[in-house]
Amino acid sequence: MTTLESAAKSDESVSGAEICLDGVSKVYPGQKAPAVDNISLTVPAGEIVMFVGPSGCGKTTTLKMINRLIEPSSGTISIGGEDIRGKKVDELRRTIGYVIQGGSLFPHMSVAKNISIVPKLLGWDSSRIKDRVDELLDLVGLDPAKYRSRYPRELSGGQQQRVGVARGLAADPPVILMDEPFGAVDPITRQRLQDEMLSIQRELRKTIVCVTHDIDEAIKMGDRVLILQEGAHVAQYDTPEVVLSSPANEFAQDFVGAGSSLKRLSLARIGDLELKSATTAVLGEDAAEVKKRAEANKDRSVIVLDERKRPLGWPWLRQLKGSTIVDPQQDLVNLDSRATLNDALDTMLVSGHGGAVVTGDRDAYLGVVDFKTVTDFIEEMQREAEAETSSAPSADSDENPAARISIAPTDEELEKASES
Ligand SMILES: Nc1ncnc2c1ncn2[C@@H]1O[C@H](COP(=O)(O)OP(=O)(O)OP(=O)(O)O)[C@@H](O)[C@H]1O
Repeated sequence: MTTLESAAKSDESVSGAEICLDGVSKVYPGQKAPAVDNISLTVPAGEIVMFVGPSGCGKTTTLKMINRLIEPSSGTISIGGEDIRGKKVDELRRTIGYVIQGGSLFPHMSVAKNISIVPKLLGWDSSRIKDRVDELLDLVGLDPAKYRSRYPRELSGGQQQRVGVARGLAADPPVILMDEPFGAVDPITRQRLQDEMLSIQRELRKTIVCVTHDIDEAIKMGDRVLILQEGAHVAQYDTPEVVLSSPANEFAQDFVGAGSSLKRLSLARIGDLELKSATTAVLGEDAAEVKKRAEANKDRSVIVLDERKRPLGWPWLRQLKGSTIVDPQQDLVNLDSRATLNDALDTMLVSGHGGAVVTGDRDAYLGVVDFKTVTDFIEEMQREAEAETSSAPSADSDENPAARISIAPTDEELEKASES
């Protein structure tokens, strides 16, 4: 076992390795000013560190020096205590997953082939590769039977990105580098991908370094946030809580920007709230029994789960037509328990149920969160924030997220609305 591998195994639950940058600089040929000027940084094993900063500040250059896509002009980078110059570049890259915008899949290769590139290079046998592909597709929320033989052009942007993540994880690398991984998809898909990534990370505990231009994404995803200014000078490197509450300097303050009380919502997770239980039913169950159960619970709707407890839909009781429970074929937007309260508000606004279904590991059903629980929690947070900074003006209606949902509709009203 190499040092890198043993470092990765030292803590049972952490499979990542520490990354250290020591006085690292990069001067591109023909340029006077360094793109990266003497950065020193430690990324702890098993954490997600988000690099943010204005365009051209050196985020991508710093990231690409970690897998030697770009060679530093000076300084040392080590992973798991080993200087990365001690390894052949190809070998190094096989121990580092790399995920970029859009997934960057090879268009002429099937999904399975795209995912198996590194395992093949590592000489895995074909049955091990096949099992790994299926395991990873499952992990990123794609049904292996349906997707393994498809080509990238037959996938949506979000699905391509998921395959890109699966490919980055294929050989179980301790370190994963991500460059604007969710930049090319719509906001709802982006939120889902972020939640999925957080859920995967909860299981795998890799060391993840991720470049983004979006401070909200950085606050949501990062165990730590690195705010860079030109030349990759570190403006602040701290937890999201500290970055929001105590910006280190004017640059960090400007970068975090206005609306930081709204951003604080990104610190609170659905998992911090008390979930409600709802009536659930599994595929194939007797519909009359399910209706009876729902009525006893005073529920007008039921959450249909597949055999692995993953929610498929949330039909009203009157929509249960046959004698058994079938897949309601709804495009149900779930909330991962790591989703932020900000995400929750957005999801609830489109849900039509006055709440949202919350899922945990591997998308398994956990419970339901409703408007009132979220708005009460937000109001409590606002009160606490105002008490902390009693001199600061109270949040105006533009900034008060609770104001986005003024009165929570009743289930009856929602059911009526779903008919029209
Ligand atoms: N191959 C290159 N040759 C010369 N200069 C480069 C090269 N790549 C990047 N640069 C310059 O180095 C600086 C840092 O670029 P880098 O791509 O690392 O920034 P970034 O923070 O990732 O930017 P963005 O957010 O726009 O992607 C910029 O001034 C850029 O123009």
